[in-house]
Amino acid sequence: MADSNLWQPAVIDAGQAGGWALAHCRQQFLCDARGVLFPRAWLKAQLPQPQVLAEHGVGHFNGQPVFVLELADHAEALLPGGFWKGLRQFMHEGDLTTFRMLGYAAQVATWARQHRFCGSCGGPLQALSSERAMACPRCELHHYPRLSPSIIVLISRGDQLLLARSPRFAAGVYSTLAGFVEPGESIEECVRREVREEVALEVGNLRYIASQSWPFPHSLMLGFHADYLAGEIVPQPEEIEDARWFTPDQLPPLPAHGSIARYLIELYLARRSGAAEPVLPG
Ligand SMILES: NC(=O)c1ccc[n+]([C@@H]2O[C@H](COP(=O)([O-])OP(=O)(O)OC[C@H]3O[C@@H](n4cnc5c(N)ncnc54)[C@H](O)[C@@H]3O)[C@@H](O)[C@H]2O)c1
Ligand SMILES: [Mg+2]
Ligand SMILES: [Zn+2]
Repeated sequence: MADSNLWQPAVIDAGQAGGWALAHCRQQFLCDARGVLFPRAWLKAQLPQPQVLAEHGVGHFNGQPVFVLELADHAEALLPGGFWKGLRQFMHEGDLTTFRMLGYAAQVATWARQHRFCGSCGGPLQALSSERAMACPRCELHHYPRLSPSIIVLISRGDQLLLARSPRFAAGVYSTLAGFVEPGESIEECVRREVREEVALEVGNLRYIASQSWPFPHSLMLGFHADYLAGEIVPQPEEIEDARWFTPDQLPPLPAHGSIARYLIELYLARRSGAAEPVLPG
């Protein structure tokens, strides 16, 4: 369980002195033997100025302010004994408080990297201290952190579960279907469209189950269960390598613990067998 008192997100003015710093670049964090949090003034003194593309206060860890520095590249020589570690690895290691802090910092830092200039007028942006936004002094547009709502759905037919493989998955792993919500559609419409596109099936009786922040790089997963209605599986070329009906006693390797994909599958199995329900971390 994450200790929610240990990490609290907050908007903190980067003009404020002191605190801890995280150094992020493309979903990786700089570490040394002491860990991932560095004394901020010390870390900034180690880094050549052009390395730091942006700096944002992201919250409090154990009561102390934490800032994230978005670095230009992955140079290891930046720090004596320094090395880079991926956000996914922090997730797999299972320290939930650290993962929540780093997931949030990674989303802010990625957004900061991609919002240094106004997408409307091209002028340089400035961070607001009152809320998490980059403001354009020239055209007055405010740019907020980017979130991409995505559906994820477990489909069942009697005793069977539909699971599919994307070519991006680890060898052998099958998972629930997922996809990004498009402009103009409800999340229920998105579920039906994604299922049609990825496996050419019709589903109904949609039940919303749970949601999960998925900071790879900025998804918000909205989890559903749906019943099979009609059709034969036709995997979408390029996106879906294979899709099949599985019975609970013959399941393939499943997605990582902690993912909502894994949770949807385990919740369904637990409810069918009357076993204790799993807990979705977060
Ligand atoms: N937490 C979990 O358990 C879990 C499991 C599966 C997928 N996911 C996440 O769900 C998200 C969507 O899943 P998917 O990859 O199958 O999506 P998808 O089926 O919509 O297909 C991916 C394609 O969508 C396009 N795309 C990329 N970013 C987009 C965006 N922000 N908005 C619209 N289209 C975009 C690209 O062409 C990409 O190849 C991804 O972020 C994925 O990592 C999370
Ligand atoms: Mg998909
Ligand atoms: Zn502008």
